Amino acid sequence: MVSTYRVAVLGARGVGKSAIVRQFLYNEFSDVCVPTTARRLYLPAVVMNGHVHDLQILDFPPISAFPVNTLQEWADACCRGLRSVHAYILVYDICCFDSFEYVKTIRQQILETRVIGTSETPIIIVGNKRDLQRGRVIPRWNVSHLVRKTWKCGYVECSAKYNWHILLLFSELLKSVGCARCKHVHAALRFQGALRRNRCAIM
Ligand SMILES: Nc1nc2c(ncn2[C@@H]2O[C@H](COP(=O)(O)OP(=O)(O)OP(=O)(O)O)[C@@H](O)[C@H]2O)c(=O)[nH]1
Repeated sequence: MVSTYRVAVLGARGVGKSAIVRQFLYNEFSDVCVPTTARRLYLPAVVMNGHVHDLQILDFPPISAFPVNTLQEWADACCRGLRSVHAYILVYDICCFDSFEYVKTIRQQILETRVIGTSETPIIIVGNKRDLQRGRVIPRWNVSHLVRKTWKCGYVECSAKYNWHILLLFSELLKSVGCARCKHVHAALRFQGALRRNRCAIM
């Protein structure tokens, strides 16, 4: 059985949202900064532990606020489909304090405005640009503790530039959106292995 998961990638300007998605899908990275101006939809199919999942990855430009209702969601082209996804990936740049504040605000707005009955929609917080670790502005432990213990969200640090923990991020994502078959402890490693041996198709 093929399951379809819709995922929104949100974050402040230039934190590496598109770079993460492109590294995951195409194994490519560019140092050139091309600002995202419109919502982009990617439709990969991934195989994890022998099961096919259709992903709909929505890469959003920075939004000023999470839409408070369906009317607002559909009135603003940039926000379309935002309230009905199965999971949120909120990205910040570990070297930019404001980008973490942005994630805080958006997470709060998601909680306050989300559709009734979707209270379990997982949120994964992602600290990108881990390769620039020396410029980190908030200690990793503080963020991780806040996110995991207080917010009860997943937390992954990655580097889109060096493809570090990108697979882990999407593996965590699939697990958190309820893929019961992917709950093995070493799911991330299996996923990576599947990719290496060309047993994972990304289209
Ligand atoms: N050093 C480093 N640079 C990165 C990393 N990820 C992205 N970048 C750079 O950060 C800049 C912005 O990356 P994008 O992927 O365009 O960021 P974005 O969040 O999609 O940007 P907008 O959609 O325009 O807000 C680019 O110059 C990337 O090369 C990373 O992991 N490490």
